[in-house]
Amino acid sequence: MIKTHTLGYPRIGLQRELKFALERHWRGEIDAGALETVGAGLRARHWAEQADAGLDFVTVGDFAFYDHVANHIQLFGCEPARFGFGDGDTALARYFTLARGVAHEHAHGVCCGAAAGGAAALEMTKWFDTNYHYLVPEFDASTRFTLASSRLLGEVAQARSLGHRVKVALIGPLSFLWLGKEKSADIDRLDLLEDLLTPYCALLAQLKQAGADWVQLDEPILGLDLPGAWILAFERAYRTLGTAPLPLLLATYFSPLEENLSMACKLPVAGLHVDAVRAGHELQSIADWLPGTKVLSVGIVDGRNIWRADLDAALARLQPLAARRRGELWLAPSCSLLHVPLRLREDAAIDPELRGWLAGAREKLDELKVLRRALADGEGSVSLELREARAALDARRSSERVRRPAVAARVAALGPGADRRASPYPVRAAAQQARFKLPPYPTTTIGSFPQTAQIRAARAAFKRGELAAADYEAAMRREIAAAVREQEALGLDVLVHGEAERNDMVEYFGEQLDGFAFSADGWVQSYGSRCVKPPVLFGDVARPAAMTVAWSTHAQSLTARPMKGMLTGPVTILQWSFVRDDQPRSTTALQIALAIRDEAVDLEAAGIGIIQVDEPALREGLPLRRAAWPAYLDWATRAFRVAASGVRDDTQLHTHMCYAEFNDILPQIAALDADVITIETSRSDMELLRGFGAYAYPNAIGPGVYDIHSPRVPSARDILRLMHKAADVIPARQLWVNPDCGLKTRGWAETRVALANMVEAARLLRAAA
Ligand SMILES: CN1c2c(nc(N)[nH]c2=O)NC[C@@H]1CNc1ccc(C(=O)N[C@@H](CCC(=O)N[C@@H](CCC(=O)N[C@@H](CCC(=O)O)C(=O)O)C(=O)O)C(=O)O)cc1
Ligand SMILES: N[C@@H](CCS)C(=O)O
Ligand SMILES: [Zn+2]
Repeated sequence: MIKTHTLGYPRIGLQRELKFALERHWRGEIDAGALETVGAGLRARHWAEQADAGLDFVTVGDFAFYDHVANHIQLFGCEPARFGFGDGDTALARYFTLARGVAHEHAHGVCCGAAAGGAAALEMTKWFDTNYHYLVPEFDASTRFTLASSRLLGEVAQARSLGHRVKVALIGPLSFLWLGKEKSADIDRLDLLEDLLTPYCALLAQLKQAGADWVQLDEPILGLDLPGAWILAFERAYRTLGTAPLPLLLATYFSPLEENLSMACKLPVAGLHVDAVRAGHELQSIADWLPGTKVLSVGIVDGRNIWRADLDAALARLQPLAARRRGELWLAPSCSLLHVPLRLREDAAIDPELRGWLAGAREKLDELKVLRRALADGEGSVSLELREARAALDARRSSERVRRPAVAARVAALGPGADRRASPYPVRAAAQQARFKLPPYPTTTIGSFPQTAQIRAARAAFKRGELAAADYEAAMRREIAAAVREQEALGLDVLVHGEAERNDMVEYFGEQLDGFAFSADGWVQSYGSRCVKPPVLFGDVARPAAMTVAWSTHAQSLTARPMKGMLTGPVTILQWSFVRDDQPRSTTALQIALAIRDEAVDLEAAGIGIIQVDEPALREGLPLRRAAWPAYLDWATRAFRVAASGVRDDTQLHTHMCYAEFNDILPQIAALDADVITIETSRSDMELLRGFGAYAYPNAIGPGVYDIHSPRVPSARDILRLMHKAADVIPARQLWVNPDCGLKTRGWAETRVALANMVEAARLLRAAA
């Protein structure tokens, strides 16, 4: 028997309905009831789409008002005590407090716990190697788990009342613990497992009663290099969970199972889902190891990319499995469809030829439908659909839009010196100091200033054709001029133009480079209400014209201080786009690198002496298995250096990284050989910097002293304290003073005060030097 299902579905809505409802709720414009109505409407619509596509179950439990990991924190009653919630706080209000923190004022400005009337939000970090950010559960010695939320049961009831058969998706207990963080040194979160299993078992019983047919337990950590104790714990946990009164599907994705393969096959669950896109080479062994009575769910359609599936190739892999398995064979996307846009085939911004090559979430469900019919009733039953898919694939393969021989030739001709600056760092640093004469502890920002409603509205009007190009450009030039005036008034040393003209640091470049297409509605949730629209990188990359030079030179013309040019690096553009699957990522990265290199050289020729090449996604791109790290780091760091090495010695090249722990790749970061690196460090209270100190990081470094994710304004004293901690591990002459990241999500009022405090802190540091 062949069945189809999905591990999860996008929740933000085609028009980002969830985003707009959330932001209205947070502004106090709609109440909780109205927000719940929007949520229920989206769920109903998304289940209806799954039912229309003929899936055997709809998936319940993938919806979240902010983040699905945060849902589990409430579900299992482990909201950290530091939030000090009282009986009067509703579950939804508590949920948003966990996600967004409580802003609070202190005379001394130092962040503290709930007792003082506020608390910092839960930390946010990347969901495996995706650009989705989850809220990190916190565990300490007082952590206890109870079944504490009825939201999930309510959603099951909603789906049942709409007539759907239900499969509930939950994060499995081991992945939930793994993804969390120990807040005190005296605990090991694995010791919490037994306690956590009690509410899981209670929940499974209640889900059965509520009418769920299946429960999918996501254990993506089975694709990581796990410590032995965690591997052993799987057997313990699933022996308990396996007694549940309804069937369990253990879901793995993103990475091969390798040493965990036979264990995963033997666990006492009713079925196993595997990622046949990233771990297709394991399918055969899994089919061998998985008892014939169990369900094998094959993640055959790519849940991480947007290319129309090669249905012939999929059938060639599925047919032998279908022929030999006695148990049910389920077909699914490789992972949750959270990571792809809802629909692409009708997107008005993408030209019709290209659209036919793509598949968003809804279109992927249709691919499953065709595959199922082909397996169950023979290929003849879907010959038209198979022919169409084949034609689209052929068109893509043979399209002249995909290949540009000159680009490939330029990549092939890159010599060994292409990724090296002319002189070593000390020589460059001296030339740059002679040119810029910056004071000790130079101050700068990371690039973006607040993307105000006014800026967004002007761009929206321009895109709708209601604002002429010249008027839009004039408006952005005024925004840049205002940002320059603000920075001069604050007394910053190295200025930025503020990125007003950019919708997004990746999409903006994609829009201007050949080889990329961009959608109108291809939104993907990044965190909470924030979305990104990853461009589609379909062909060889070329830069038809300069992309940033006019904006940067305009900004430089308004000030005598150095204006930092602002570029996004090749690895980040690659990582945050949907990239082609017909050539190695390393080749695509080099093509982008050459385009960025040309832009940097043009900026330099136009008189911009300081250039930043942002690489926040360098760490995120690391493969999930350590064995694959060296190869990735090799090509990724080379791509960065190719982008960054075309400039003269006296041009100061900055890079910036955030959203990650860098200590495990410090040698490779040092090998980037940027003159200055700015990194996010304030939330970790400079702990992240320790590694840089221990490694004797040789070049200049700007540890972030302002947490830009929080509305909290750091005082000069806070910043001084952080800089003193920094100076404990990094020689003062190497240090810069800057925020953690760009300020696009902040407002001007808070930005102004925070930066004034930052400049004051730098003045005090210089005075004491
Ligand atoms: C640094 N980060 C980024 C990541 N990935 C990226 N691709 N880009 C990043 O910058 N990953 C890690 C982090 C994640 N952080 C963020 C932070 C903020 C956002 C964000 O604000 N996203 C915006 C959408 C950005 C965008 O494309 N804006 C467009 C469209 C604006 C818009 O919504 N217009 C409205 C009309 C507005 C009006 O009339 O006032 C409309 O079209 O309806 C633009 O500026 O033109 C968001 O709103 O979610 C994302 C990731
Ligand atoms: N230059 C970008 C970097 C974000 S990671 C910004 O400032 O928003
Ligand atoms: Zn950043």
